[in-house]
Amino acid sequence: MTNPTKTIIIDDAVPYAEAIFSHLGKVITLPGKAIDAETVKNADALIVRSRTQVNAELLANSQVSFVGSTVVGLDHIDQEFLKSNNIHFYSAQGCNANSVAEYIITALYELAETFDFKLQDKTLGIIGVGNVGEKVYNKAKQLGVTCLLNDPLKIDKQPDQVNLDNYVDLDTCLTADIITVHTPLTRSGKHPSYDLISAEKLAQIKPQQILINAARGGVINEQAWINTPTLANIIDCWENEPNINEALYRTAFLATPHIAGHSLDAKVAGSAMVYNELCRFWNTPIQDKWRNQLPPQPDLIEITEQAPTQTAMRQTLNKTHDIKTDDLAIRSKDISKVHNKYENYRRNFPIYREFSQHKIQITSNPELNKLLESLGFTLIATQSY
Ligand SMILES: NC(=O)c1ccc[n+]([C@@H]2O[C@H](COP(=O)([O-])OP(=O)(O)OC[C@H]3O[C@@H](n4cnc5c(N)ncnc54)[C@H](O)[C@@H]3O)[C@@H](O)[C@H]2O)c1
Ligand SMILES: O=C(O)[C@H](O)[C@H](O)COP(=O)(O)O
Repeated sequence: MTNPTKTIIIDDAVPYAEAIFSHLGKVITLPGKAIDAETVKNADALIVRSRTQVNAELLANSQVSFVGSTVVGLDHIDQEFLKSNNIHFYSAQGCNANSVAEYIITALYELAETFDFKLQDKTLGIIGVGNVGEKVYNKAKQLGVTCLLNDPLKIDKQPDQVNLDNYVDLDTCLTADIITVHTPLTRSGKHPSYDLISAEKLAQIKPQQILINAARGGVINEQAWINTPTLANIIDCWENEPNINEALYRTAFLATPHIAGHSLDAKVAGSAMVYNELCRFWNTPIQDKWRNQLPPQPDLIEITEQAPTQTAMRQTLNKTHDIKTDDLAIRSKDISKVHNKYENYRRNFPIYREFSQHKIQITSNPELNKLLESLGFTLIATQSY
């Protein structure tokens, strides 16, 4: 039953918001960008994704005492303001790491098949080895890709948990065949990530290298990136979203609208983590009846084609979610149309499930079976094998 004394304002891109939160109070859902000082004035809790700037301007005149973010980026949250105003803050760290890692792995197969190379012959440089970077590393390692890792902050913070043999300095990491950034966007501290891959660093990049940014716009210097010849660029996170840079967009091998972390499983995990924290904060028992509303597991994937392993891997991953459709969904010759489609597509993003939610019929190719299992798919025997 709804608790009429509490009001919770929730970004309408939070799936199952009403089903999950309504027993805690009156739920009002609004587009993230439409949540403003007026709408939160009388609210008790505010639950955002990445599109609401959470700061003094938004909350100075409100009674909000709990802010939850169902995503992991923190660059839109003024945490100092929240702390100094005794507003409890929680963010769902790690909720979408697997989703982003699967996007990167899918992209690697797309690259390998398009540019005709074997993934096992390439090095992958991973800059930022937190929840996402660590998952990218573990999956890439399973697939036989050699990885170079860079994360000076992690080494400073947890020296005993880092196997230094795997870690290199930034310049060495930038020599990898494929470079992917997974840092937060930070502008202060000992290792700020803003402009980390600066014009100077981009000058070291050779035309046969590949650059990926699914972290935040601004980690790679876009003005210099435009003039940096590469084999391919994959960009999911941009400066000035949704008004993304036209030249960079036109030349990208894959240009997606900040959706790498948008699997249903990641979104639900983010919502559930924030919900659990709000229950704890309000000292209310957790309910999980809302989980009955989640869609069933996807249908069994059957692989009938007899393709070489790498080709079969690409085909199979694309059967779970083809990231080229996320590129095509916003493509247009008219950049203003791209800008218009950008937010609309991500706010109404098609539902897809992570690899671990899929069952695949065991194939006659043991190498393929092993690789699929290492990515979390469940392989099941059927009568034909
Ligand atoms: N495209 C998407 O949909 C999507 C989804 C999830 C996260 N993200 C972005 O990716 C970032 C990383 O996510 P996460 O969950 O792994 O966060 P995390 O905090 O778990 O990991 C970030 C890692 O980056 C490291 N780091 C910070 N500054 C660095 C620097 N200057 N050089 C090298 N390493 C540095 C940190 O030490 C940490 O280990 C998020 O902050 C968010 O901005 C994007
Ligand atoms: O910060 C994050 O967790 C991700 O960038 C996430 O995908 C952002 O999701 P959004 O709020 O933009 O839907």
